[in-house]
Amino acid sequence: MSTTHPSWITRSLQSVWHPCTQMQHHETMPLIPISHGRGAWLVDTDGRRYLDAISSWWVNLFGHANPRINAALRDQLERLEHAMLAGFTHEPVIELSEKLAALTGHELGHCFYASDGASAVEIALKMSFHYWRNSGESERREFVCLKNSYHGETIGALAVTDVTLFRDAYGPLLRQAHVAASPDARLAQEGERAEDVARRAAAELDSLLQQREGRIAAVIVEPLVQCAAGMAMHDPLYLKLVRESCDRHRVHLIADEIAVGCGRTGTFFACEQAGIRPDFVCLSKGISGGYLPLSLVMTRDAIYQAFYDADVTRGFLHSHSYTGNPLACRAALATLAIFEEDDVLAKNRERAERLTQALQPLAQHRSVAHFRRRGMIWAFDAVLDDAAAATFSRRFFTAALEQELLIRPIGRTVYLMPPYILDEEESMLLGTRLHAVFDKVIAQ
Ligand SMILES: C[S@@+](CC[C@H](N)C(=O)[O-])C[C@H]1O[C@@H](n2cnc3c(N)ncnc32)[C@H](O)[C@@H]1O
Ligand SMILES: Cc1ncc(COP(=O)(O)O)c(C=O)c1O
Ligand SMILES: C[C@H](N)C(=O)CCCCCC(=O)O
Repeated sequence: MSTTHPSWITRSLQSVWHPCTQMQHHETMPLIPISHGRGAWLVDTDGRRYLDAISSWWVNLFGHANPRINAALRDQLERLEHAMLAGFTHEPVIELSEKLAALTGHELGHCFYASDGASAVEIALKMSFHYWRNSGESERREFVCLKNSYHGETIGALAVTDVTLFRDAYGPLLRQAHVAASPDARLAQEGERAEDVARRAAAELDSLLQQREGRIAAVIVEPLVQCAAGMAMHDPLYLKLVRESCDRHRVHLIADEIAVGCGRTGTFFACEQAGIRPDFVCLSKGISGGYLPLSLVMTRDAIYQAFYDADVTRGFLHSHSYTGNPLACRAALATLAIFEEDDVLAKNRERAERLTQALQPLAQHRSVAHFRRRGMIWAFDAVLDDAAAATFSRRFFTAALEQELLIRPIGRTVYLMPPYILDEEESMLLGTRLHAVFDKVIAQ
C-alpha cells in the first residue's frame, strides 16, 4: 500500500464510492493511488509502476499521456470546451460523424451521441422500438439478448444483460428480454467446432424470432467476443446467420461494439469479420482513445428518415447534457488519425503475434483451459475448484500488482486487452510475469 499518500487512500475510502466494487473488500484489498500515466504504464504515488494490461477497463488504445491526443485536446481547450448540441453544432462532432460514416461505407451514419456505453445501448433500444412505432408496428416491443450478455448497468441496458452478478439485485425493476443461446465456442461438444456451436445457437435464435413473429423489435449482440461474460468468443459465422435471421423476420440487429469495436478484435468493427452490417452500432470506450467519456450510435438512413417528420412526437427527442462534447470528439478524431497514419490494424497483427508467442509457455500450463485470442484480446480459464474460484480474481489482482501488472480477472477467466503500443520488451515482460503470477496464485 502507498506509503507517501496513505491519506489519499483513507480519504478515497471515506468519500468515493468505487464502481463494480464491494467496498468492504478494500479492508483486505489494495486501493492504488495513481499519480500519473505514461505509455502502457500507470505510476502510483510511491513511484511504483503497473503495466495497464486491460487498458483501464478496455478504453485505452494508444497509451496514457499520448502526445498526439494531448496536443489535439490542448488545441481544442483554447477553442471550445462545450456547447449544447440541440440547435447548435461544431466542427469536431461534424468531422467525427463524417469519418465514422465513411468507415461503414456510408451504410450507417447520423451518429447520435452520449457519454457512456450503457447510454448508447439505451439509445439503440429506444430508437429501434420508436422506429417500429413510427412505422405502424408498435407491437414490436420485445428484445432478444444472448445468454451471459453484458450491455451496461442502467435499467434499460441491464434489462438486456444476462450476468447474474450485476442483474439479480434489480430484477423487479427490469423489463424481461428473451435470452437466446450464446455461441460461445467453449460450448463445443466432442468432435464439434466453433462453427457448429454458432450454427446451433443461430438456429435456436431463428426459432425464437419465428415464434415471436411480429413482436420482436431487435436482437442485441456483442459481436465476436462477449467480454464481461469472461471473454466468451464465437465464430463470425454466428453473426452472418443472425443477420440473415433478422432480415427474414424483419428484426433490427444491434451490434454493441462498445468493448470490441475500434480495432480490438483485429478489424475496426468486429462485424466486418462476418461481412455484415448491423442496423445499429454502439461505440464507446476506445473511440476516444481512453481519454474522455464518449459514446455513440450509428444507424441506417432509412431508420433516421422514419423519425424525420413535421410532428415533433415522431422525432427522437432523447438527449444528454454533454452530447457530442467537442473535447471528447477531438480526442476521438486524434484517435482515428493515429489509426490512419500509423497503419495500426496491420501493425497490431505483428504485435498480436509477438505477445501470443510470449504467452505460449503459459498457454501450455496444466491448469490453463481454453487459451484463446481474437485480435488484441487474449484470455484463458483457470482450472480451479469452486472454493478457490470464489476468491481467484481478487487474489490474482493483488498478486499481479506485486509483479507490476494491472490485470483484473473475470471470475476464473484471466484476460489481456492491452493498449495497441506494447513493444517487444513489454510483451516479453507481460508474458513472463503473467506466468509467474498464475503459478503463484494457482498454488495458493
Ligand atoms: C463484483 S466486483 C468485485 C470487485 C472487487 N475488487 C472484489 O474483487 O471484491 C468485480 C468482480 O466480479 C467478478 N465478475 C465480474 N464479472 C463477472 C462475471 N461475468 N462472471 C463472474 N464473475 C464476474 C470479477 O471477478 C470481478 O473481479
Ligand atoms: C459490451 C458492453 N456494452 C456496454 C458496456 C457499458 O459501458 P459503460 O460502462 O461505459 O456504461 C460495456 C462496459 O464494459 C460493455 O463491455
Ligand atoms: C465498466 C463497465 N461498466 C464494466 O463494468 C465492465 C464489465 C464488467 C467487467 C468485470 C470486472 O472487471 O469486474
